[in-house]
Amino acid sequence: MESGGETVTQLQQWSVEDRVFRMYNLFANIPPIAQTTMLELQRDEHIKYLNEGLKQLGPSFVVLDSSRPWICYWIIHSMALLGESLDYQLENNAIDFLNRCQDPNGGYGGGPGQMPHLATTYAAVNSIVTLGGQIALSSINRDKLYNFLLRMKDPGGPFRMHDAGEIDVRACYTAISVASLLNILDDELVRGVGNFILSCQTYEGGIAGEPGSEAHGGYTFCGLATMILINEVNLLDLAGLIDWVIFRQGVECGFQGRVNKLVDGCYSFWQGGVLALLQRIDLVTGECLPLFDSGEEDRDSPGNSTSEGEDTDGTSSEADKTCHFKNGDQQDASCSVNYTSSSHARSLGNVEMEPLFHSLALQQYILLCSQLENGGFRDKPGKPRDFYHTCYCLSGLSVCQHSCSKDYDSPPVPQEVLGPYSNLLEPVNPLFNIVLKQYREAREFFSRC
Ligand SMILES: CC(C)=CCC/C(C)=C/CC/C(C)=C/COP(=O)(O)OP(=O)(O)O
Ligand SMILES: [Zn+2]
Repeated sequence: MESGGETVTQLQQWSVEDRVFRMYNLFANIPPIAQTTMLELQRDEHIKYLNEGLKQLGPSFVVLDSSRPWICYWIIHSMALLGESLDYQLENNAIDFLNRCQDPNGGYGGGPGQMPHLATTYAAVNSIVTLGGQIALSSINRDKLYNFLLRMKDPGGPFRMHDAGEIDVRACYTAISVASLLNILDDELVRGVGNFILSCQTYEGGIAGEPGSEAHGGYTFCGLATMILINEVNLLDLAGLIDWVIFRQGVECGFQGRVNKLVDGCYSFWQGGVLALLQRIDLVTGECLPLFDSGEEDRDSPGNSTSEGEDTDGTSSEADKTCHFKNGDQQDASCSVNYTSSSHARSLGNVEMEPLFHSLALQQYILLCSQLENGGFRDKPGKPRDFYHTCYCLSGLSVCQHSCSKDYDSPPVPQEVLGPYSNLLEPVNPLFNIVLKQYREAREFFSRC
């Protein structure tokens, strides 16, 4: 196989720095596309499509019956990304419906009366947080949910998706994400999770669902986000991970989920989200870039102006630098990254705050290939639209638009947003894939519980 003249063997001899620049050149050769009108986000059409979906979520809704909290999340989160609030009645219906999915012993099932499952628990909690407000947030029984998480924990450390269910990286992510968001994460929940995820990082550099399987974008997102949330990202081979993920962006401009598979709009978030997270670890200084919280709080967090790896005179010790992902008042997820063993640390220095991927090319794939003119998004041309792809294409688009912003509170410069600036979406906290404003409200609310 050739890639713009170089053989794969030649490419493999290049440093990560060379390869990142090579990728930029590859995409630079793509002719500038399309008039701005073709690159317009069809906001009104998307909102219409999503509202229709939400109305169908009533009691007679039987399609994907065991995934109804997911459908709620995909629709509600998409609306939030578009900056659109829900109709009052629809919002109340959603809160009521999700409450009926809550199991008396904790966790959420796919529908009322169904057994609790970690995936639908994650979807329900993310939906409730996105809906926001006292009624929605206080509807979550955190004590029971904590017991459910403990019940899902395997004695070895990782989590099962449901009682007697499969153990995998998804289960670890959904459990840790929910616990972190609700401010119930403790040492017992964290115990053994990092080692399990480490055992899932493959020789390719990406992360698989379980030990011995193939690296995949969905699991790589789950694995990386979990490692950050539990302060153990330093255990991963970050050089290998970056190397794997940057080469998942194809000449079609979208991302593939794994080697030798077709690109698909939903990986705009799974792979784009991985890059957005990696982007926030400053591989040169080891200090934390302003992350997903307000500037004021970030300045106060130990990972910034005075990190633990920084001496009082402002110099930093080389061996053990610390970055902090501040996720909640009581959960300041920090990670010590040993940069001396990270061969790519210096070579990435000159792409600081440049995205590690071609953001405009990805936006182009999302807007031209995944977007439908009459609303909704799809995997690729020829496929039908659905709420899952609508959610993750919009999430990926948001990640692209904000990927260069050092501070998510300042709007990106127009050059970072492909098409008209009115395409701009709300920024998300990529660790949870929740719109930043709603994430902050929940963090504040649960810090008082
Ligand atoms: C939070 C949470 C529950 C996250 C789930 C993450 C996720 C999307 C995992 C992907 C699972 C997987 C192996 C899909 C392959 O499907 P495929 O073979 O149809 O697709 P492919 O050809 O693109 O690999
Ligand atoms: Zn897909």
